[in-house]
Amino acid sequence: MSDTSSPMSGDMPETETKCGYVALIGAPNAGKSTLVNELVGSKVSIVTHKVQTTRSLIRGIALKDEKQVIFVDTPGIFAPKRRLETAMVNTAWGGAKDADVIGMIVDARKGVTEQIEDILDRLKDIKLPKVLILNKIDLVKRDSLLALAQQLNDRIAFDETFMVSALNGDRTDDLMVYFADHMPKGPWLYPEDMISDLPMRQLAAEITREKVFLRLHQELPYASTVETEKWEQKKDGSVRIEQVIYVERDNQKMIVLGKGGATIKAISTAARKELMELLETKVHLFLFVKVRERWVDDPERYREMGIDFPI
Ligand SMILES: Nc1nc2c(ncn2[C@@H]2O[C@H](COP(=O)(O)OP(=O)(O)OP(=O)(O)O)[C@@H](O)[C@H]2O)c(=O)[nH]1
Repeated sequence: MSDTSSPMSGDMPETETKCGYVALIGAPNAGKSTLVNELVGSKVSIVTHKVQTTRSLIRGIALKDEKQVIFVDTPGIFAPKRRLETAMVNTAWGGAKDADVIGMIVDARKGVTEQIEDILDRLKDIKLPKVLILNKIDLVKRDSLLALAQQLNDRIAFDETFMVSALNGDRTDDLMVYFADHMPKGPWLYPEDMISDLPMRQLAAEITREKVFLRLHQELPYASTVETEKWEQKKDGSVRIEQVIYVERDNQKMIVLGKGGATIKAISTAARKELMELLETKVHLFLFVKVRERWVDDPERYREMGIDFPI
């Protein structure tokens, strides 16, 4: 994977290639990140069992024959309470409106929840091709799947309905073919081997943030953010990465550090292991925990996460 974030225009004749954007919209935990990872064939977006972990607009880029599909992996759409949450929701819908196709992903086991109702209401006004993706079919009986598909199609005339298991890769090929075929004609916007335009620094921060998320509970993960401050390629091929985990208060810092530094050590070990797999080289990871009060109200932090600051 490349460390550059600048798109390029390909040299291929325009008529032969296609390229466009697919926005995946869904309630938190519906499986958007898992699906993007499955379609792209690599881990580009963090996946956890907790909700609302996806803050940035992270794109996965997939190639199907001569067609390039750029996925906008939107933050989970839910009722916003805090300022950061409002920004996440607005960013998600902004991404959807700029896309060529919208994929509404629904956790088939949960069915039509209040959140799904909200999404349907907002989707109605968007005049773009829409497909319904019923996910997690490995957990649901066929009869209830068909009933759910009918119920949702009664509300919105989806152009197509797919039933998939993002986790097992079941039926995801058909979905990929559909997306690829429905991209507009044009040159590829990214080089062939690029699977994400998220700069490596940010991707590395996402990985550590995922580990913070997995190890800490309750409010804390939502009050923390991770930034990569230094990225140094060593002569021996290894990489030295310095990251800061920002929290809002001193007592949160103590929690992240843990007794005798046990928690931060565990976070660091897990993040380093995954970074080594991703970069295919030795990684020296240095984590620091800093208190930055009210980082949630600081426009700069939003820019780094790739979302618009709410005015
Ligand atoms: N059984 C099963 N589990 C799945 C499937 N797809 C996703 N999951 C699980 O559902 C959980 C949520 O998946 P994510 O991909 O993080 O969901 P998301 O929609 O990106 O979540 P947010 O980041 O909160 O918006 C994870 O534990 C996944 O492993 C599936 O097809 N079958």
